[in-house]
Amino acid sequence: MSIGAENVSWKVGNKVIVDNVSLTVSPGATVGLLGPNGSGKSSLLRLLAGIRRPHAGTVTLDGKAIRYIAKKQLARRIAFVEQHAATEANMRVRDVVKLGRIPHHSPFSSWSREDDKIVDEALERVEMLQCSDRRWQSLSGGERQRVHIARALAQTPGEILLDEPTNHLDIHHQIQLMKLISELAVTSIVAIHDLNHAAMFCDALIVMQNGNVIARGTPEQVLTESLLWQVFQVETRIEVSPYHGKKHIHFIS
Ligand SMILES: Nc1ncnc2c1ncn2[C@@H]1O[C@H](COP(=O)(O)OP(=O)(O)OP(=O)(O)O)[C@@H](O)[C@H]1O
Repeated sequence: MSIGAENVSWKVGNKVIVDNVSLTVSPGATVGLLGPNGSGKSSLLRLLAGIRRPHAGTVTLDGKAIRYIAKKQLARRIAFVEQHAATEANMRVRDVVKLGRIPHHSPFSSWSREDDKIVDEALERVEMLQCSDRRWQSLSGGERQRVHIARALAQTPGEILLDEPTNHLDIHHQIQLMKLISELAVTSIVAIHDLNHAAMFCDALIVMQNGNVIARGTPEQVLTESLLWQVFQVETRIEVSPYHGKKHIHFIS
């Protein structure tokens, strides 16, 4: 078992933002969360991360309601890379990534070689190891994004939630990151707008509209011309790519 939601709803005032959403995710799977702007993807991710409490329903981890799981224990399991994650101080890159190890330490435990190894590996995986000593303020938007992802990896989570992680990244790093996420032996839920990347790298897709889940399944099942018209009002032609064997979407108008 992994992360799940049972009839989860969240509202602001009278406005229902996440409407009775249930989902189960297979351990180790990469799940793409699709939907138009404002459809509730970020809100759902925050509920799954335990940052927000649902007004109704339950978020579960291995079948246990997360409201009964201690914050620190939750932080050892779930890493969340938010869309506009801010790191205030002008810290060195390596020190930002080291923050990911905090949930694994007590006030009395000391930093170990194993911690150093995990931090190095996390930086290496996002191609930022050579920038370890740079200061946060000197980084570009895309470099900052990659450091945030390294910090999440250093958390050695069982579940990683990413809100539009490829924003700001050039095409090399978009592909490299999606490949990395799909290859991680970690359950991943990724809010993503690039439908072709979703088709290439996700095992399953969940489509949201107005706070509801309106479609779910494999990319082959979910990505159809009629669904994309219904959800995004774009005309598409979809074919199986002769290069990677996954669906490829051509946008017509
Ligand atoms: N704290 C809040 N207060 C008021 N409204 C909110 C709040 N959080 C989210 N909303 C509203 O809920 C709706 C869903 O927002 P959310 O950020 O979850 O959508 P999204 O699918 O992630 O959108 P995007 O693709 O633009 O990132 C939006 O209409 C948003 O304005």
